[in-house]
Amino acid sequence: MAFPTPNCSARDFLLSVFSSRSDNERRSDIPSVTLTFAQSLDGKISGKDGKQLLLSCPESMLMTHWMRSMHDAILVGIGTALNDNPQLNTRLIPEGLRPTSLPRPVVLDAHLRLHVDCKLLNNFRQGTGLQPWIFCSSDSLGARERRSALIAAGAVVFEVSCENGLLSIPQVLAELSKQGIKSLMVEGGATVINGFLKYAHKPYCQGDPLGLDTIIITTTAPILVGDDGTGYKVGFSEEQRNDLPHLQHIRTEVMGKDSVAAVRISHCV
Ligand SMILES: NC(=O)C1=CN([C@@H]2O[C@H](COP(=O)(O)OP(=O)(O)OC[C@H]3O[C@@H](n4cnc5c(N)ncnc54)[C@H](OP(=O)(O)O)[C@@H]3O)[C@@H](O)[C@H]2O)C=CC1
Ligand SMILES: Nc1nc(O)c(N)c(N[C@@H]2O[C@H](COP(=O)(O)O)[C@@H](O)[C@H]2O)n1
Repeated sequence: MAFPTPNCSARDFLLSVFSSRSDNERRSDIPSVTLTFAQSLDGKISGKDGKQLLLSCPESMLMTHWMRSMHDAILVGIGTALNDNPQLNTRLIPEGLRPTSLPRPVVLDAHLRLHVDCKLLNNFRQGTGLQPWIFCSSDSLGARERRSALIAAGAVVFEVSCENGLLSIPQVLAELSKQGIKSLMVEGGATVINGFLKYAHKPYCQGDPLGLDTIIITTTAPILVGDDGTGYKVGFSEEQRNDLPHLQHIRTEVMGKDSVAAVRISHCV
């Protein structure tokens, strides 16, 4: 009996998870959202002072790259962009199996702090990555020079309003949809995860773009980071805590030493 290779099982896992999205859950005016991150057994996503950690094992990391290949765009916050200097590409998928289309990198960066020599912009200039899209605040008037420098370095800059000091997630999603993005993978970091989880909460759900079609895929590594690591926290108010979103289990798989779980936020359906 032939057993699937790890590549196939990671890909098959994702295909089965995403095929569980029914057509009537898809909206044409905003992308489908997949929220994903890796955490330690004690719920940390990075080390002391945000130090980037390799939590995922090779098998689950490959799964993450397959997941990237199945989305039109990959979004991170500026905290992650500055701290990790990520590439957000699909380089771990063996050539020959790797889809030719690349995901679009998207950064939430209200004050245009992204470095012009970051890997995302370098990859674009070298022809190995798509042009990064940066969302900034429509109030970031003081950032005119940084905007020009980023555009000269290859970025496309979009403006949206801020809500409570952070960029408006509905406006970001609406603009992405306008630009042809149908599926969005949100990779973190802590503040962005908090923002998207909070936004998916029921009180915001009336006409809420996220609540209808959000899948969360978490990798849990059998590693302890310790109390000085960085965790994510949702930050629900006391009232919201009495009425948390319901998570509907889709599928859990062991990949290498890690456990990968997929759930859907189902309170709206
Ligand atoms: N284990 C894992 O899977 C992952 C771990 N990480 C880790 O996470 C850490 C970074 O997390 P963190 O510092 O919280 O930074 P984030 O990457 O979450 O970026 C947060 C910043 O993004 C900007 N932003 C703009 N709009 C929004 C919005 N609506 N919601 C949230 N953020 C918004 C804000 O900065 P501004 O006001 O300037 O716009 C905000 O401070 C790093 O240590 C990294 O290694 C990151 C990704 C995955
Ligand atoms: N899946 C996963 N496992 C980990 O252990 C991680 N640290 C991360 N981090 C995310 O991946 C980004 C780095 O991407 P590149 O390798 O540079 O393409 C990092 O910024 C986090 O978003 N993910």
